[in-house]
Amino acid sequence: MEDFNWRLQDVDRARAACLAAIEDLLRAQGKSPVDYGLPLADPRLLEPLQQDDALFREIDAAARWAPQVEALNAEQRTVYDRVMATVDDPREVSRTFFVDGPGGTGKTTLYGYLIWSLRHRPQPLEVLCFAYTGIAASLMDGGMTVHSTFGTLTEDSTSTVTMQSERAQKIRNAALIVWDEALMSPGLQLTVVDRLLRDVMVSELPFGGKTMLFAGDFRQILPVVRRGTRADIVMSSIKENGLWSVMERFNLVQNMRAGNDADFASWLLRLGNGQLPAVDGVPDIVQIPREMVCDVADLIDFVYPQEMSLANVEEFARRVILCPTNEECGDVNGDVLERVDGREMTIGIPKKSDHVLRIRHQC
Ligand SMILES: Nc1ncnc2c1ncn2[C@@H]1O[C@H](COP(=O)(O)OP(=O)(O)OP(=O)(O)O)[C@@H](O)[C@H]1O
Repeated sequence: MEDFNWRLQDVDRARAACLAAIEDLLRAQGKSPVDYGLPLADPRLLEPLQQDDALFREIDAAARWAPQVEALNAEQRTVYDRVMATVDDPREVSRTFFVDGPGGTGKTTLYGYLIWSLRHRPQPLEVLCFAYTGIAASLMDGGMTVHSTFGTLTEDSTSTVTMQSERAQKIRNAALIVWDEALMSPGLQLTVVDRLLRDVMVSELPFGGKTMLFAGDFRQILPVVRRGTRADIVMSSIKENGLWSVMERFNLVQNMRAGNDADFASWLLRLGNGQLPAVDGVPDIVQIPREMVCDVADLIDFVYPQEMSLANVEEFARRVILCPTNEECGDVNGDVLERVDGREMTIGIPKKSDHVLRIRHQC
């Protein structure tokens, strides 16, 4: 609540935003605030859906260089032109697009330019843009989720958006709907959103005839199916949904993030596409070229230079090393701690006999 208060500077709006955030979390678990005796947020006090949205901020940032349309590469430009043509031509029947691109191929930049272009027309057009709920949204610091845009999507395939609601009106007004991280969304969500858009738009065309731009990366995370097998996960993907067949698909392959390092970009692509040879025939185990591997001690030297001390603790508290496993995290933490001056203390964590917290005095 304090965060909302600080951000919105208004107790009533902060309370509404806080209740809406709690509702989103509960809905994601299939529960409702009512189940816990909580009131519902007053919708009149809620922020417009697009404001305060991290994904929008990211996209707006990506769009800063947008006025130079020629900056888009040929692959991005093909999608851009196709989507724009669809927005501008009401007779266009095929309005559902899917962009597959590994990380760094410029998907965010592409949406950024599309959104910027539509909003900066003499007659500005609206764009709705969201990502799958849960992990993706929580990483986006208040990002707009499928839930917050379309309401609760449940197993019985209905949406809580009513036809007269502000959300329904926003959907009607949108010239383009962008659905990022689409491959994390279960196929069911596609069905529910399709049905909702048909109802809202009073049209039997796919997604009610809205121009939809889905994007994602097959090399990243697929839907999470609790205790599901690999087959269950694949079956829950939007690719198994009948709507997949109506999507006009594009591939971005040029890695813009890897810049001029063509070898690295090509290696990443082959890795993501599962085209690298397996080591000793063991599936999913590949050899990483020696030159790409960094010694852990060198990495620690780089991130936490030797001269660090408690005097500049603020400075290195902002640095971080990501580790794939807790065990490696413990090893790296131990090595880093050795480099900090001061007497060490070890604190046991109740009920977790194998967990200890090691800190340095004054740290
Ligand atoms: N046409 C372009 N010209 C120059 N730089 C570009 C172009 N497209 C993208 N970039 C830059 O490449 C980097 C990666 O782009 P972007 O974040 O849009 O990729 P992405 O596919 O969304 O990646 P991820 O899936 O990891 O989020 C960014 O720094 C972006 O500014």
